[in-house]
Amino acid sequence: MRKVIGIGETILDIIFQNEQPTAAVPGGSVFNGIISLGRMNVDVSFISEIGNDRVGNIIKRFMEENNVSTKHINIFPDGKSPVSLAFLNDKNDAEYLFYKDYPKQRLDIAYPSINEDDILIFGSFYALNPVLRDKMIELLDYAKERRAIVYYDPNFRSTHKYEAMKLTPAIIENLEYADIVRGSDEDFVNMYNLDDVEKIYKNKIQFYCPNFICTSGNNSIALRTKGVTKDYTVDSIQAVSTIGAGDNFNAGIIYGLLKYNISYHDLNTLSEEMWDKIVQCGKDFSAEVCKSYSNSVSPEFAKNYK
Ligand SMILES: OC[C@H]1O[C@](O)(CO)[C@@H](O)[C@@H]1O
Repeated sequence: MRKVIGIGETILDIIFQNEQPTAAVPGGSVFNGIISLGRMNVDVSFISEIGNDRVGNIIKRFMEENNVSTKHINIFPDGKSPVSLAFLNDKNDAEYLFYKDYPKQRLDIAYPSINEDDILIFGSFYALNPVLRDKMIELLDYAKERRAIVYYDPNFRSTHKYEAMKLTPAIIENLEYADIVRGSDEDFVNMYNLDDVEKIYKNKIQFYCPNFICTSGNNSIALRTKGVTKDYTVDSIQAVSTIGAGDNFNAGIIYGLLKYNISYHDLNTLSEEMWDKIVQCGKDFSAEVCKSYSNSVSPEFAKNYK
């Protein structure tokens, strides 16, 4: 059975509405998608780290309850599990405050095995952080050597905008490793000060990675590949919280690749019709997650999704 391997941070999101906490849910960009895939009964492995504390225990239990193994989670003795305060605005989009206290020694774990056609997903600042860079490269090299499909979501938040230049070499390296890049319009404004999809694809992505998807909230989705140039519309929905929308778009795309048996070798010659079906999965997962405070698709959705 094909496997999906994720690497990224785990964090407890405390969600605020009108300045009052309304929910606390385990989160993290790659984490949110991996939980959804676990609920869909995909064979998933997640590489991450948590503290030996109450928050860490909540996250660990949550993973176990959702078919995500904790075998590759480093439980660090010093420091604390990360927490975020996510303040929802009137559109139910979040503004974050992060609280992090990591130890010096990071990701002290063995990696899972990776086989041909498995899918590795990575992204966010976690994929750029100089402290974790050697570990990240080790995993990416291994995934490439094994011919896994590598999926990269830069998820570049405005808090890192000031260091975009400094991070450029690592971003480029990540793009080179990637077989699919999916980012939001905000990511590319924060990284490159660009908001034109054509320019982003032609000047910043295409040379390194042929398959590109750019989402822009509830506006359109742009797909650019060697053979397909297409823009998709997004149905507007009444969102309870948009937290995890992009993360679950990724999960949907990955689910689509598995559902339609797309192998590493098929990826660069997919037809427009096949991309339509895969993008539809991304849209479905993303819309579902906006319907509640949960950061992942619901178990009911997972049970009924065809
Ligand atoms: O950037 C990290 C934050 O982003 C999210 O993954 C949502 O996309 C949250 O769960 C997490 O707190």
